[in-house]
Amino acid sequence: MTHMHVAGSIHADATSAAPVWLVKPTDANVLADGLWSSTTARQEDGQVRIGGLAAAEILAQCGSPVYVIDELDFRGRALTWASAFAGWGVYYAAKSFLCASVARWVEQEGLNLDVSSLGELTVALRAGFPAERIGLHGNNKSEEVLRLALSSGVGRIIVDSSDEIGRLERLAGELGVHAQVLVRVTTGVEAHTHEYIATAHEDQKFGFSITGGQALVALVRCFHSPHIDLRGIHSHIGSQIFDTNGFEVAARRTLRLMAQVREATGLMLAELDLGGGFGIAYTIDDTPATVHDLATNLTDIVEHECRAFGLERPHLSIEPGRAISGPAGTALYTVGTTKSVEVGGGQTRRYVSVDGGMSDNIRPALYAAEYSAVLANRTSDAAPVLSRVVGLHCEGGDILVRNVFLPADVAPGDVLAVPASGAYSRSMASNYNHTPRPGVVAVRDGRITPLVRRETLDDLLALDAGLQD
Ligand SMILES: Cc1ncc(COP(=O)(O)O)c(C=O)c1O
Ligand SMILES: N[C@@H](CCCC[NH3+])C(=O)O
Repeated sequence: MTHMHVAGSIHADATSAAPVWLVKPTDANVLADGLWSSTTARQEDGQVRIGGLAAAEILAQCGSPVYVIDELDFRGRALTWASAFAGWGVYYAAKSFLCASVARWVEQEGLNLDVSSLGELTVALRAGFPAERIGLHGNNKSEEVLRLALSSGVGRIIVDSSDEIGRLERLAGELGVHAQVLVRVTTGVEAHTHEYIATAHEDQKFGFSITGGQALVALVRCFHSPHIDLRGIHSHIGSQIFDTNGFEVAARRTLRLMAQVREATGLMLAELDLGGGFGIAYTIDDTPATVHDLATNLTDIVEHECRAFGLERPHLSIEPGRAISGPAGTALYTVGTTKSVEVGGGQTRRYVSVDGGMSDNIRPALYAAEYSAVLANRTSDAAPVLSRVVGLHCEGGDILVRNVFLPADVAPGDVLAVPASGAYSRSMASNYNHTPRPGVVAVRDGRITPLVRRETLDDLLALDAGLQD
């Protein structure tokens, strides 16, 4: 196993005191550098504006809570990734957040799309995303999604098991098409992130093991299949990763495997996909590399390993999701109640309850992920106090922001803004406690465009068979 350092945003312990990295700000009204989407700023009237609109105004128009995507920021980030990785295939990971408009932005900015379910593939195709620029993932793809992918001409299917290879051969044979395939491999890189978002150690569900020999067997099988065009190898080591050591090890092991495939079959595989997982800043403790540094590092790493194995450089691709959608999104909530709780050692913690919670952002509960927040509808001269932003659900772990200094006078009716909320929050939302999921809107140049409609209680009641007469 190779160990690597991963981002500070995932913290397992939930001690009562503030973590060391969280310094009490002299002015809690300031928006910290690096956390907010590019058009977000606090204006002279004290309001936080995104895309030219005050947070309170967005809530007044769209209802609370709401997820706000800064369109120019999203598009700008997509373009930055495409240009920094020019010559690579850049696949936006739809699982981080997808709707038809986002699929169109991604298409317009020149990126490809990574989907991992029938639902994501359907949204992409209905939005008019070119099928040949889509990659399909999944460790348990149904016949239905494979059929749809094959019949619509999806550019590549990343196979994950021998059952799937058999299924794909049969379906491609029936449909009279050739499946374009990458084989997902497990490189044995142990990412030190939360267990649930590390995906390249051996003991998890994704991919074929290189160490165990299954990866080479799967590649040779695909090479010999009359219905499969074997294009290359795919590796994804995990998520919210801040340094390139893990990618270096993954590149070395996948390129060594390419050399073995060439030895076994005579074929030099055309493509290597290094997956996604590039970390972003959720709090001031997080310091991600720039996209340009990442591109330079990854290119150098692959070129170095290719020279070592005497291989031509394959076509390279990556699948950033969070790094594009995450910083572009801000969650806006309205405060409902506050209370101060003694936490020992003479310290108190202010609990600030808002009108959302673990149903719209499960990440703090699932991964102990850290976020930050500010008071967004006004400035305050009140002293900053250690606060915890919690939701409205019936769970003690229903925490949105574990530790943050907010002004002591935050009160019911105030608006809180949580930055870096565009990825894996609304896309992983649930209806726990029969809570309708928030809407998602895009803001740009003072205009609001709905992206995903807010759910209503009627939407939920419509599913209850016992309430339909
Ligand atoms: C195969 C694959 N590609 C890309 C991603 C995108 O990851 P991230 O949003 O962390 O960049 C994921 C999710 O972790 C993934 O499983
Ligand atoms: N959902 C995870 C990332 C892993 C998802 C993709 N394999 C997160 O919120 O960080």
